Amino acid sequence: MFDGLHMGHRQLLQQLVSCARERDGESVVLTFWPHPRIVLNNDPESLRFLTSLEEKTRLFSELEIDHLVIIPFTLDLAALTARQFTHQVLVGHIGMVHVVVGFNHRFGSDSRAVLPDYEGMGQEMGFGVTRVGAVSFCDLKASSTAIRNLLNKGNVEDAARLLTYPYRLTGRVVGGNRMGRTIQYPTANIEVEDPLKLIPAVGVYACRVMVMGRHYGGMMNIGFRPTLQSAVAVKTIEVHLFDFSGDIYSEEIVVEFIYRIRNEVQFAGLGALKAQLSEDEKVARELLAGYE
Ligand SMILES: Cc1cc2nc3c(=O)[nH]c(=O)nc-3n(C[C@H](O)[C@H](O)[C@H](O)COP(=O)(O)O)c2cc1C
Ligand SMILES: Nc1ncnc2c1ncn2[C@@H]1O[C@H](COP(=O)(O)OP(=O)(O)O)[C@@H](O)[C@H]1O
Repeated sequence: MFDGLHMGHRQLLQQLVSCARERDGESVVLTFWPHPRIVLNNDPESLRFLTSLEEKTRLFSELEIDHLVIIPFTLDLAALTARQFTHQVLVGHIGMVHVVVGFNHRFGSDSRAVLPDYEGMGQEMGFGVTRVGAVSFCDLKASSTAIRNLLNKGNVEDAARLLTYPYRLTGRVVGGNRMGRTIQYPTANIEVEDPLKLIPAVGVYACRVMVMGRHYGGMMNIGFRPTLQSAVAVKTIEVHLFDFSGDIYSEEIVVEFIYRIRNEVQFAGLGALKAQLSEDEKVARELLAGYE
């Protein structure tokens, strides 16, 4: 489904581009939207994704793919077998002459039972097949599930290695309880646009921030702010930008996770929190200065 467009996907796509060039053809990537697991109601509560449709489209636009085809995933489509889908959609509509598939690729209503026999179908329907193997990096397996697991543990560094870029969140800056400024650490509260977007583990991170067309270093807290002892603990995502002052309420903001700094903790009071934030700032600035 190309969620995240990670290292493994990229290897497959490179293979696709060179296959298309060798044949003087055009490269076509197929993906479905919404994610089949949503349409098939397969564990919707825990479903979170690395990329929104918009992010996925942007990432593809940076590659040398000729066409990105986003097929609306419906129950009717889900009812097709791998063979029917290949015949009707891939060969019939798209005119596929060669397919590049991942090592574990399955699709079709019969996907649980059999791995699609591309080679057999290819001989019969007249297309070639290239299979691409699994990709690993420093003992990490490049898969969307592995990356989701890393982010759920707060390991944004390894997630970025597998993704080939830092994980990011996009949202709007919304108002908070205006406490940050009283301790000289104003923090932009972020409302994430896509409700299905995966939010990394609770904790403090050094990040890069894009807002109003400019880039900043920053430090972010994802958590429940136990020091404030609010009556209702709501998870907030907030970022303090370095070397910035001004009003960014309701602006679009993009945050890239570069390093995890520490866990969220409950401090004795605002004085102790402020002292810790000053420590975090030092650490984050140092880490970001050495980045890239
Ligand atoms: C880098 C960073 C780290 C933070 N760490 C903690 C923490 O460990 N514990 C905590 O209770 N709050 C933490 N906070 C949240 C602050 O409590 C919060 O920013 C402050 O209360 C301001 O809230 P406001 O933006 O709603 O005014 C952190 C905030 C930032 C930006
Ligand atoms: N360096 C900065 N980092 C983040 N926000 C800043 C900064 N300087 C000014 N701001 C502004 O201050 C707001 C955050 O201040 P804060 O007192 O924490 O209020 P709130 O509780 O409404 O988030 C941000 O939404 C932004 O508009």
